[in-house]
Amino acid sequence: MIRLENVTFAYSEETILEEIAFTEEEPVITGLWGRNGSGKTTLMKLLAGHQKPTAGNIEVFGHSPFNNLDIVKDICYMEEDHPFSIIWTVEDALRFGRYFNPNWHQETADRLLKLFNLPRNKKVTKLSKGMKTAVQITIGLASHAKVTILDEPTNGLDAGIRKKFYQALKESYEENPRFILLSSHHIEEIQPLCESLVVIHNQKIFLHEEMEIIREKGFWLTGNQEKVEAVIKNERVLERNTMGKMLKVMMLATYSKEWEQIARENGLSVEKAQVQDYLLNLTDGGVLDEHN
Ligand SMILES: Nc1ncnc2c1ncn2[C@@H]1O[C@H](COP(=O)(O)OP(=O)(O)OP(=O)(O)O)[C@@H](O)[C@H]1O
Repeated sequence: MIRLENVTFAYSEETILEEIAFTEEEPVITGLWGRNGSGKTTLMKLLAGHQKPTAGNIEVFGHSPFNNLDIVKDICYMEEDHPFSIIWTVEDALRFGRYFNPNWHQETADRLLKLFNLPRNKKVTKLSKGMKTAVQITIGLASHAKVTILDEPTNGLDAGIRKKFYQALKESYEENPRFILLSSHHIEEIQPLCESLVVIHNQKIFLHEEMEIIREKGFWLTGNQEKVEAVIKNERVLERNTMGKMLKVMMLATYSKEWEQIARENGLSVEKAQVQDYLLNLTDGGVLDEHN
């Protein structure tokens, strides 16, 4: 379905992505996470055929998507701040979606317009930031495109609308399984929806793993400093916080029954770390080197 081999992308002197490799053969919802400026949007643009790699191969259904209308019709890429025409109403924007996406599903579009309370006749440029994002989500999900790419689809959405979006995304995927790639800084909220996660860091794919596995990684151990130090002697630690005689550490290891038992035997508390905190520590240069 999607194949990237040794893909490098550079702007004149600056290399943004270097020798990226990544394959998805089956329909899946994949989250894309990385620090600001790590290259998430660049990767999405390459996949959508909006940019040409400096080196390497990108294949979508066996063909390069760049300047390839035959392939691009199966890709719906909704940018973070999609450049809708200033004269378009919401209805016009949907018409644009219908025109460019041969698998367009009008029922989904109508359902989402109602769900997000979007006024059909209002100009898109006159909508609030969150409402504009909701228009982008509506087009992205109603496209039923075999490859659906949503850049920061939660941008500007309040908590209530975000919840509605997560539900709509789940329903849309169940109705029509396909490759959906979504980037978000709200990894904690999108992680229940994602079956896999790609993390970009230092121009590379730092991690590409099933979400189920990532969720179990990283946990906090807290308790008497000496006891904690003894237990973590040969372990890799991602973060340390000292509070008087207490020490709280985030472990790199996978949360397990064995660790629960070790904690119990040493009078320590053990608690799963949030995916967001785990990833932040993992991509925080030097933390691992400094303490291990
Ligand atoms: N047109 C451009 N010319 C030169 N450099 C660019 C251009 N567009 C993006 N970049 C640079 O490419 C890098 C990656 O940008 P990109 O937008 O892909 O990151 P991102 O991970 O999506 O960031 P964010 O999370 O902040 O949205 C950044 O350093 C950015 O400054």
